[in-house]
Amino acid sequence: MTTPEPVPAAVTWTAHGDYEDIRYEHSGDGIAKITICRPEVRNAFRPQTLMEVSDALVDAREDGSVGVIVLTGEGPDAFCSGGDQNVRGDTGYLTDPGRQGSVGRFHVTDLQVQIRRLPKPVVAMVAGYAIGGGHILHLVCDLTIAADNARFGQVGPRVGSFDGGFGAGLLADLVGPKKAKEIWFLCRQYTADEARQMGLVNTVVPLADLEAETVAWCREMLAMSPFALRLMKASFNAAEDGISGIQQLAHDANLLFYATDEAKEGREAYKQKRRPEFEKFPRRP
Ligand SMILES: CC(C)(COP(=O)(O)OP(=O)(O)OC[C@H]1O[C@@H](n2cnc3c(N)ncnc32)[C@H](O)[C@@H]1OP(=O)(O)O)[C@@H](O)C(=O)NCCC(=O)NCCSC(=O)CCC(=O)c1ccccc1C(=O)O
Repeated sequence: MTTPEPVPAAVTWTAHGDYEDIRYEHSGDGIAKITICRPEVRNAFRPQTLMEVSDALVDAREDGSVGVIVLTGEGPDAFCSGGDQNVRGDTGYLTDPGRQGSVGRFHVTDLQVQIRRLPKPVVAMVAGYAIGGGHILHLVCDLTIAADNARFGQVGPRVGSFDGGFGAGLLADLVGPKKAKEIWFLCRQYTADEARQMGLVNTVVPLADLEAETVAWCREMLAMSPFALRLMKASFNAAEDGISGIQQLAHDANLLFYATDEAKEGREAYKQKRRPEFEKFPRRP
């Protein structure tokens, strides 16, 4: 077996869409990159940020030229510091904090599921802090490439919040229940190397090499069968997401079944108003 040739990692990103809180770009060779651009608050997300990330993810999903998506934060100081505490109301995060009676919610709930449901690999590219809800965002990504200045941790119990969903279950799967409880109960910060040792990140590289390394990993995945990657992602999720994970995997199987002569016979017989001739297909042992 031959090892793959090292690929040049230089990318000229092309801007897509028109957003306020994020930058959405394409590499031209199959990578879409979404950057949270609120460095003045360590890339904390407000509802608008999450709605824009969600919109870009829909575009990247629908665009057949995109095979892998990178989620990152602007600048070297932070991937994301979680929910923007300036727009945190008593009812959740507010889209219009100035408006009397504005009712909030957790927009991040659907975004976490959207990242896991997206049938293409999503890679977190982490420089600086991945804290609170920002830490959960990297957790729900399929892979994490970290810079050597990255810092990971939860802060919920310190600031009156918690994530008992993926923030508990997925974290415990990755690092073990005792370590996951330590992370939540003590709210410490962990270095990139500590995070790698506990299985939270895939690799750690010097900050200057972060994007090149991430692009190299993406290009390795782009050389693989997209449907095999899709099925593997769905298979990992099926174990964790119960019936909704099985639903994704089953519907992916149905996508493949649609291309068979057996399924096509059912469709054509219906359209031709005749009895389907399924007897010509084997009853597989
Ligand atoms: C991230 C820090 C550790 C970085 O520290 P440092 O480098 O020293 O920078 P600072 O001087 O502290 O910060 C610079 C500047 O940014 C402001 N800022 C930083 N983080 C936030 C934030 N999250 N919201 C608002 N503003 C922020 C900071 O105030 C400074 O502003 P100045 O005007 O210059 O003073 C450190 O900054 C830090 O600890 N930040 C707070 C982290 C935090 O509390 N995050 C929120 C946790 S709760 C959460 O994320 C909930 C998310 C959610 O929606 C949710 C809901 C329901 C279920 C699950 C979730 C979920 O977890 O996703």
